[in-house]
Amino acid sequence: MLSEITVGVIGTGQLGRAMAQGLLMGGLPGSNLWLANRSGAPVTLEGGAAVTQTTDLAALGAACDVVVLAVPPAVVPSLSLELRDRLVLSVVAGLTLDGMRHATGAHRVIRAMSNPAAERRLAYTPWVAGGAVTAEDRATATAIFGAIGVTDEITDEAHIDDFTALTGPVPGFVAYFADSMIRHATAQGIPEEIATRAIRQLFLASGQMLKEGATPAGQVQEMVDYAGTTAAGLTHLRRGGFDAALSEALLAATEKARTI
Ligand SMILES: NC(=O)C1=CN([C@@H]2O[C@H](COP(=O)(O)OP(=O)(O)OC[C@H]3O[C@@H](n4cnc5c(N)ncnc54)[C@H](O)[C@@H]3O)[C@@H](O)[C@H]2O)C=CC1
Ligand SMILES: O=C(O)[C@@H]1CCC=N1
Repeated sequence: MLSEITVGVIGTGQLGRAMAQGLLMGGLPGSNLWLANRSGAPVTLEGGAAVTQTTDLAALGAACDVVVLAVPPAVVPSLSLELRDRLVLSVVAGLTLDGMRHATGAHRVIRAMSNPAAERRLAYTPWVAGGAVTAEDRATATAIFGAIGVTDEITDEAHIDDFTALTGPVPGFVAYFADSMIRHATAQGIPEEIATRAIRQLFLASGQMLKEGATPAGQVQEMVDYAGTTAAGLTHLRRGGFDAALSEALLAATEKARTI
């Protein structure tokens, strides 16, 4: 599937570059990939020798079946794109399906939210399709987003803003939790280098152990039911307003996505 399409990524920064690298690792031939940025600065990608790099957005749009918007939200109005006959995918925070149609002239638009883990093919990319999107377009989007990680089509466009908060940043809020544990450890007198190594390993192991098996809720309950030392802490956490504080933080990020 990927070998049958040509993809153009506009924006080769943190996310665009990561998606491009993940696509190449996931089977998109370099000769089928165009990249555009504002400066013309060359992008170095593993397996990217045959990639076409340009600052000419019109040339990219003419050459590519699928165009991916990966520029900052504020840049979109200045892009002056004419992509009427193209499938356009966007990972731009806050750019709605209507905004995509207005900015690109495209009818076939898919709004998504990915993250830079795409470079390691570990992204989570939910997406919602505009009305003119065909079954073939859905298969194309699934192939593209599936090449860079895990993907789901969703039906409520508003949830893309929620995912912009939840899974857009990586490590994002999880880095905050890890740092909070490191700061706790150092406050007990544990040397920062040791604390950092310990918590890095904890999150590496936790990520692997949360990949499958019991859900996070199930794994928490298992520890509470075990009624050991961890249960004492988790019970305290449950009572202490952590969930509400995190939800408020995520809602703040979601609201920012809706107003950016
Ligand atoms: N960085 C992240 O972790 C995530 C970013 N996003 C979204 O992805 C989009 C891109 O974000 P980043 O990659 O972080 O931005 P960035 O600032 O790292 O890169 C922006 C890229 O856009 C290019 N660009 C700017 N104006 C342009 C123009 N007129 N024509 C062509 N290229 C132009 C720049 O040259 C640069 O390559 C944003 O909308 C952001 O909300 C979404 C999820 C995660
Ligand atoms: O923080 C941001 O604006 C971007 C969008 C989601 C994650 N990073």
